[in-house]
Amino acid sequence: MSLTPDPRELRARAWADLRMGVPVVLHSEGRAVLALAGETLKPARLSVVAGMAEAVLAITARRAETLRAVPYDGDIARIALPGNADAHWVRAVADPADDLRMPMKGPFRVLRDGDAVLHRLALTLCKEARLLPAAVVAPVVPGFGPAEGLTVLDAADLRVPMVMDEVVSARVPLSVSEAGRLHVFRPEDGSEEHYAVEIGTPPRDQPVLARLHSACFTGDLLGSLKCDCGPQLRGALAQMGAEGAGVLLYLNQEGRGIGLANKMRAYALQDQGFDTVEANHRLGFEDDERDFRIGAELLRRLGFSATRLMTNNPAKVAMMENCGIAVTERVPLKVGETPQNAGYLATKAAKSGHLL
Ligand SMILES: Nc1nc2c(ncn2[C@@H]2O[C@H](COP(=O)(O)OP(=O)(O)OP(=O)(O)O)[C@@H](O)[C@H]2O)c(=O)[nH]1
Ligand SMILES: [Zn+2]
Repeated sequence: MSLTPDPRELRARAWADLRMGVPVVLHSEGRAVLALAGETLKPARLSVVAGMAEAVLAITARRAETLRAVPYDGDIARIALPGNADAHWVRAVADPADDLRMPMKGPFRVLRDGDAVLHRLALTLCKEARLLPAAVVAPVVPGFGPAEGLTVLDAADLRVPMVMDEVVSARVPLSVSEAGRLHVFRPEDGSEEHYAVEIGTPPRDQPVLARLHSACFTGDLLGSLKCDCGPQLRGALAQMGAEGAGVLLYLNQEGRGIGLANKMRAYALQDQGFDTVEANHRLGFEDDERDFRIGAELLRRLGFSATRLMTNNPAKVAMMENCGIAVTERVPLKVGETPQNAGYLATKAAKSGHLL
């Protein structure tokens, strides 16, 4: 094995670079760009990039819609950096926190010509790094990067499937069942771990009672009244304990995959009057940025091919089926309604297809 990092490892390295405010170099078919995350942009680096020809701020079409900028590239928009653009300007375009106080940041000059493949990749990397999806992107000559110590990624190398390994499992007696076992899975790129809580020893040749739970620091740990996650987590474990068998997958996809910082940005927007879906869109995200293939992969790794899935979300059922895990029954999980989360649950039913 070569000592050089492979594309998957380079990608994980790029997330860390972007989070630190360090640029990464992206390649595709003989072209190369430098990309910096808008959220972590340092003024000194911006002044270098702003002087480069064709430097743009790439944002998603969702964010562009709020800013009334036309996304000529379909799912993204490339906004030319104005001559006087500073880190505040970039931040204000990227972050909707002040949209209501300072509504119009345009007029924006949105690029129509040229190719947006690498700009799109820069935004994907920002999302994967749990940053706001906005990136300053400027063309560089191919070959630029290594001498400057920058991480260089080739778009063609990045279509590699995620591989996860079980690191360890150990017995953890729980209040719902003394026969609890926690399995820890780690992606090979060293990114966030995901957990499986196994209750009892469910037979591998029968559908297992399972819950795909996405991390919710505020609901699971703090007892937030804004969502139903904590009661759902405890309710699912209680039912598995009562049946004597089940698997709860705890996926570290906080905030429907946008990360805790962005979820708190969404909460701040909700306090301005936007609902949970609108808040995600204003930030530049889709309603739901989770990758449920991870859940299917974990179940498979544990030896299951069929499940009775505890959820009110038909998208989770469809995703499991698409990933080759049969869902023989959808087990509703309706617990934890509060006056504070009634609007949130109603929005999920109206806009995200959740069953009431
Ligand atoms: N972006 C965002 N995420 C939220 C908000 N409220 C809760 N969440 C996250 O939403 C996720 C809830 O996930 P789940 O309960 O597993 O999934 P679900 O789609 O509601 O489907 P169910 O299986 O029916 O519960 C967690 O990751 C929470 O952190 C919000 O207002 N904005
Ligand atoms: Zn929650």
